[in-house]
Amino acid sequence: MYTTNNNYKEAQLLSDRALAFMANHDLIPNPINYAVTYHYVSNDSTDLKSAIEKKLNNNGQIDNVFIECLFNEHICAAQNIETFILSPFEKTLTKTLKKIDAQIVNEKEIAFNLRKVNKALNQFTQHKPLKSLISFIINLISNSQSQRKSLTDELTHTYAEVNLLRTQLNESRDQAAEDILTGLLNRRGCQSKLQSFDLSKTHSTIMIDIDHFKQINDGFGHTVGDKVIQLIASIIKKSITADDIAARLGGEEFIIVMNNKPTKVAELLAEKIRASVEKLKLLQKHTNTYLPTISVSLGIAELNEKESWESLFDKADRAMYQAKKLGRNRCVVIEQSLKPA
Ligand SMILES: Nc1nc2c(ncn2[C@@H]2O[C@H](COP(=O)(O)OP(=O)(O)OP(=O)(O)O)[C@@H](O)[C@H]2O)c(=O)[nH]1
Repeated sequence: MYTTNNNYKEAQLLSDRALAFMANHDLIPNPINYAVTYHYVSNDSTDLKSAIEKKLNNNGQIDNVFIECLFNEHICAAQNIETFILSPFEKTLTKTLKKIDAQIVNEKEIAFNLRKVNKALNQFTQHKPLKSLISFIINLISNSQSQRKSLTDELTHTYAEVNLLRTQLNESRDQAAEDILTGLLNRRGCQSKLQSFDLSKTHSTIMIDIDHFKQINDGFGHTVGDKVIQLIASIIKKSITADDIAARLGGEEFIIVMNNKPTKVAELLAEKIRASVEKLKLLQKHTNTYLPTISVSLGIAELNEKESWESLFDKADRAMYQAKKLGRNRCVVIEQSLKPA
């Protein structure tokens, strides 16, 4: 939990440390970078601290995107609403509902016993005033029971509203990580998901770029271009496992990061995607004309020990451009493209 530091000297020291950390890592001194770095040097969030240290231990690059992911995950409003408002409120509601339930059970028992006494008193006419008193109390209890019932109903309804709020919060967090056109992750979502990858394992990546996409846009219009992007995204989505990540990096470029899989496996998947795209037959309905064969160029690379994600993506990007140079509609693995001729 984050605390506010009211000691001026101590806060000044932390602020200096935060600025030094930002300077060391070439981070722009903007509010997001400052907030994350300040919390890091203050040691007030173990999760945030261990995420940064894990990255540093793996020689990873502390860049603006990484910091923004940490900000969204550990500091931003959505997270705070969950941690400081929704969860405590839900706990209080649960406790209150339990207390009301216990009282209802208690009242039921009292009413049951009073009815028994009332019945027993039936035999004794001289206890008429006592009997009416008991009936009066039974009525009171029954009224209070129905009042409590409506209170329980209201609280249960509030409980459902809290859950709805939580779902909406999660959805808005997911939307910030999602590419609207394709439903794949966007660049930020990809960076965020990568945090969960175990860097002691082998991971590989495939960079995918649609060939001559400008011609599709120019010849058939932007809407058709968008449709092509969506179709290729759905081929990619269907090809990967739940452990892997697929993202649209922008325009007509996609990336797949394969968790705990070497290039050999990535190569097979890349070829499968390439062949599926090549098979697409797209008819433009209102002109009744088929689009020319669509193809993609794919670059494949594997993460070396102590290598950063950025460097891996660079390698895959270079392999993809190699595939373009070699005539497009093909897959290139980076090791091959780097071998001396
Ligand atoms: N429909 C559509 N087009 C986009 C989108 N984003 C970028 N583009 C277009 O994608 C095209 C990319 O063209 P280029 O970078 O020249 O590449 P290319 O024509 O695919 O050629 P190569 O990559 O060399 O095979 C441009 O015409 C962009 O306007 C998008 O979201 N939707």
